[in-house]
Formats: sequence, structure tokens, C-alpha cells
Amino acid sequence: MKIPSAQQLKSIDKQTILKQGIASFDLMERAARAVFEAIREDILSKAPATSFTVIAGSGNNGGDGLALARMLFLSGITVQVYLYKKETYSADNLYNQQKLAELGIKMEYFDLSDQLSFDRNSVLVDALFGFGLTHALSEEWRGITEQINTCKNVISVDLPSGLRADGKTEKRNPVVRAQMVYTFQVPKVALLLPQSADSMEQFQVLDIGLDEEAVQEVETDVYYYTLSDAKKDLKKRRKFDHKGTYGHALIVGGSFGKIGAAMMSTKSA
Ligand SMILES: NC(=O)C1=CN([C@@H]2O[C@H](COP(=O)(O)OP(=O)(O)OC[C@H]3O[C@@H](n4cnc5c(N)ncnc54)[C@H](OP(=O)(O)O)[C@@H]3O)[C@@H](O)[C@H]2O)[C@@H](O)CC1
Ligand SMILES: [K+]
Repeated sequence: MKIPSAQQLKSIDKQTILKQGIASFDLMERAARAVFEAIREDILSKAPATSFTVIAGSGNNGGDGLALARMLFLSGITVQVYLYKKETYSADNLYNQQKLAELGIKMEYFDLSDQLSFDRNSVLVDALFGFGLTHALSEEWRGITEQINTCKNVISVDLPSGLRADGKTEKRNPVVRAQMVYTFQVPKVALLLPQSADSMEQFQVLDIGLDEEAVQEVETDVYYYTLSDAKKDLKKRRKFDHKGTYGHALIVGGSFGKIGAAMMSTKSA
């Protein structure tokens, strides 16, 4: 599976909307619905009385969070919503703010110096930033990320806020620590780097139906190779096949003390 960069994901987003003849808020709705279904399966099926706190930013990641809050509310779940106070919001974020207002769901606005008052035992949904983060979070964000990190159960939408999708984030920068990351369509590179280990325990990739052709056309040298990919790549073995049937491998490797890779390759061949 190819892993597109944040920039490429934005273009895939546009192509999907165009090819499928949908509006951008429909795609956001799909993304939020996918997280909602995952939460239903992973949390609510075991503990239906769980309450949620959604902390939303001003972009589309925040929009996903607001749409998710609406879905939780409409299924009778207690949900508290915080929205970052800013002069401008993305169009689909505003659309979802309006939807919440129509349902009478209260949104509390917060500033970076605020002490948020929410139930630390609720599941905290971190929807502050996704792949739109342009640079690491400044020190001003530490207060908010630390408050989020005091919660036992943090779910991040798409990425732990503060992690940059395509690369390393310095340990000294504020970052949310998530127990679970529900990421859309493809795992972002940051989720696969050892440097991110402190920012998340595990992630799940949720299919939101981005245009497959657009993903395939992306030029990248970053791939995510899964067991199911390997199963597809392996040719079917017939009864009388032998070591000569499927070609030969020449393995060049293993200097003194560094024999591991050569051994593993030989064994798997
Ligand atoms: N195709 C998909 O997969 C789909 C993706 N979807 C979702 O969209 C998400 C991406 O949304 P996005 O592009 O709006 O960016 P997002 O992460 O919300 O951040 C933007 C905000 O952050 C701000 N900002 C940036 N850097 C900052 C900094 N260092 N410090 C402070 N602020 C900073 C920036 O502010 P500005 O620079 O504009 O002032 C802006 O307000 C993606 O992760 C997924 O959740 C789904 O909805 C649908 C399908
Ligand atoms: K997030």
C-alpha cells in the first residue's frame, strides 16, 4: 500500500470529491462515521455508558471531531464538546458547528491558557490537528496537550495532535499521547516511526473510500506492506513444485557481525 504525503492526500481528497460527485462535507461525514463505528465496536459494545469529551481544532480534523460529537449525541451518548477559539475555521468545520447548534449541542470555546473542565474518566477524542499541521506545535500548546494527556483513554482522529504526518517530530514539542489512533485510509508515515512511540499505543486504519486510482497514481517511495499484501504477492503453491519452480534469489549481505539480515532473507526465501 502506498503512503501518500499530507500534500498528496489533499489532492487525493479533491480527486475523490470530483470523481464520486460528492461534497467535501460528505467525505468528512464518512470519516466521522468510520470513527463512530470503530468506537461503537471497540468501546461502546463493551461499555455502553461511556461518556466522551471531544476537543476540536479549527480545521478539518476539528470538523471530523464535531461531526463525531453529533453522531455520539444522536445515539444517546453523553458528550462534551470543546472548540478552539479562532477567527477563522475551515468551511466544513463551520458546517458542523452549525449542525451542532441546530441540535442544541453546547460547544465550549477554549483558549490556549484555559484550564478545561471535563471528566478525566471520559474517553477524550483528540481532534485538534491532523495532517494539516504545517510545523511542530509551539510551547503555547503545551497546556492543552498536557491536559489531554492526563486522561486515561485518549483517541486521536487521524493523528495524535502535534505529530507531523510525514516525518519526525522532536520530543521537546507538545504532542498528544493517544491510546488509539483512528487514521484514515492509509497509515501516515509518522505512525510508523519509532520516534512516535510515546505518542500512541496503537493505530487502526479506517477505510473512507478515497479514490483508489488517485492513491495508486501517487509518486512515492514509501509503502506499507501488510500480511494481506504478502499473501496476495505469494504465488499459489502446487503439489509437486520445488525450490527451482519459483526462481532464484541472490542475496548479497552480511559483513562480520552483521549476518542477521542475510540469514532472515535466506530463511524466508
Ligand atoms: N483526505 C482525507 O484523508 C480526509 C481528511 N479529513 C480530515 O482532515 C484533516 C486535515 O484537515 P486540514 O487540512 O484542515 O488540517 P488540520 O489538521 O485540521 O489543521 C489545520 C489547522 O491547523 C492550523 N495549524 C497548522 N499548523 C499549526 C501549528 N503548527 N500551530 C498552530 N496551528 C496550526 C491551521 O491554521 P492556519 O495555518 O490555517 O492558521 C488550521 O487551522 C485530516 O487529518 C482528517 O482528520 C476528513 O475530514 C476527510 C477526508
Ligand atoms: K488529532
